[in-house]
Amino acid sequence: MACSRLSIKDISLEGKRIFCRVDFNVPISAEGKVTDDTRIVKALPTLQYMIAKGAKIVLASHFGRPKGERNEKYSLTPVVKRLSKLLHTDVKMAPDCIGAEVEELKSRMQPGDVILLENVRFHPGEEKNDEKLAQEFAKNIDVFVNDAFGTAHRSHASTAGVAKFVPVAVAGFLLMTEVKMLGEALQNPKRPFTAIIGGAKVSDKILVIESLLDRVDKLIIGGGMANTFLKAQGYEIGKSLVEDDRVPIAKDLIAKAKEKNVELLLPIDVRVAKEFSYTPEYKNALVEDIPETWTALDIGRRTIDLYSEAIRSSATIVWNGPMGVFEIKEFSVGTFSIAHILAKHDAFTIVGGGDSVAAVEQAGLTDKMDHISTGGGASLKMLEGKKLPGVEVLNVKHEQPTSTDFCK
Ligand SMILES: Nc1ncnc2c1ncn2[C@@H]1O[C@H](COP(=O)(O)OP(=O)(O)O)[C@@H](O)[C@H]1O
Ligand SMILES: O=C(OP(=O)(O)O)[C@H](O)COP(=O)(O)O
Ligand SMILES: [Mg+2]
Repeated sequence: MACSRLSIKDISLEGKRIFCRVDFNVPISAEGKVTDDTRIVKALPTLQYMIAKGAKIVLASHFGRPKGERNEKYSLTPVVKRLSKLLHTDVKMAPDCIGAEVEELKSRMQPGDVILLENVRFHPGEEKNDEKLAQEFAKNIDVFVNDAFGTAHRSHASTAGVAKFVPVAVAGFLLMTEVKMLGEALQNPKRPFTAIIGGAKVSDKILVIESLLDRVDKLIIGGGMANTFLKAQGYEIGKSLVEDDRVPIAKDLIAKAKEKNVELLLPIDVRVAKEFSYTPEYKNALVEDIPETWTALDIGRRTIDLYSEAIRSSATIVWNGPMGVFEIKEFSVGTFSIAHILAKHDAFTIVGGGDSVAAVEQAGLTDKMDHISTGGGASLKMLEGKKLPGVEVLNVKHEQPTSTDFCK
């Protein structure tokens, strides 16, 4: 299946200065170490190809959500170290993503040089898709390469806006592969088709669920996402992560799932902690018994059994979002159990999301999945059947697209 958007294979890159958007929003430990480099490794083919062609590569990424302000906690410095090692090249870290110093660095680049700009979200214009910032990114740039599948569902200055101000905008290999693989897998899934949604990005991802109800047969909810649904069911959830303003939506989704005959599975028990810590005091609780001052940080054993059964009777499964705070051993049981069940069961399985993929990698089960996607929110957008802004802005190839072409 050919993609209808231009890719780096379709244009000449020799000596060109490239603004390449990548998604290096990788898990980083409190000590500043990259704990999962999947997103960096998956970008290497594009980077190696551009280096081999003698391009001058300016890499841009966000990291976390620093809310438009400079904050060293969200610096990409830990990433540049890992990237240099993986690329066997000394990648220079720029002090910012725009400005005189950055322009100076850009102007001195030689063919094959790579620099990594500092976190684009240090500027408020990034998430607002501000044209001035996009123009700054495009300054002295010949080509925009988007290889940030994980952020392709965002219409931001570095993922979409910049395309308008460069001579040509094309896809990198990772973006192309992801769109093609997910497009094919999700077009006509074997049924029963099950989505498992968890994680912490509740306010965003809960909005996707309504359209998922038209696509899936079963919907399994875990992780932080589950608490908003538990509250909607009328349970007290103590100090658990919850989006109060999304509770009415969760209520509505519970009703809609019933109407549409979608089997909606919610936790029946959880693992709760007295407080959020790396040496937690914890216990299991039925959802009706969550203590007032405690926090639900994982699904419980009964819930794992319930979800396992639903997984075993599914033919296609898409999983985004961990079932608990798997970064802490005591709250990793739900996530790792689900990963093991998916690995054993022979349904077509897609796992997407920076953190979900890190969990599967930690469990040593990456090879047992059919597709590992670097995007959580982005793969859910595709599952909804929606277009990705980061793809839409790329130059169109002058050829007939096929009906399964998600790049359209
Ligand atoms: N019950 C919970 N309470 C708070 N955070 C949670 C809970 N369950 C999971 N999480 C957190 O969700 C985060 C991942 O969420 P998200 O970014 O949405 O997933 P992904 O990166 O796979 O798309 C993890 O860091 C995990 O610790
Ligand atoms: O980690 C990401 O998405 P994911 O957690 O859904 O996998 C992407 O880097 C997007 O980050 P954002 O949700 O802060 O825009
Ligand atoms: Mg994440």
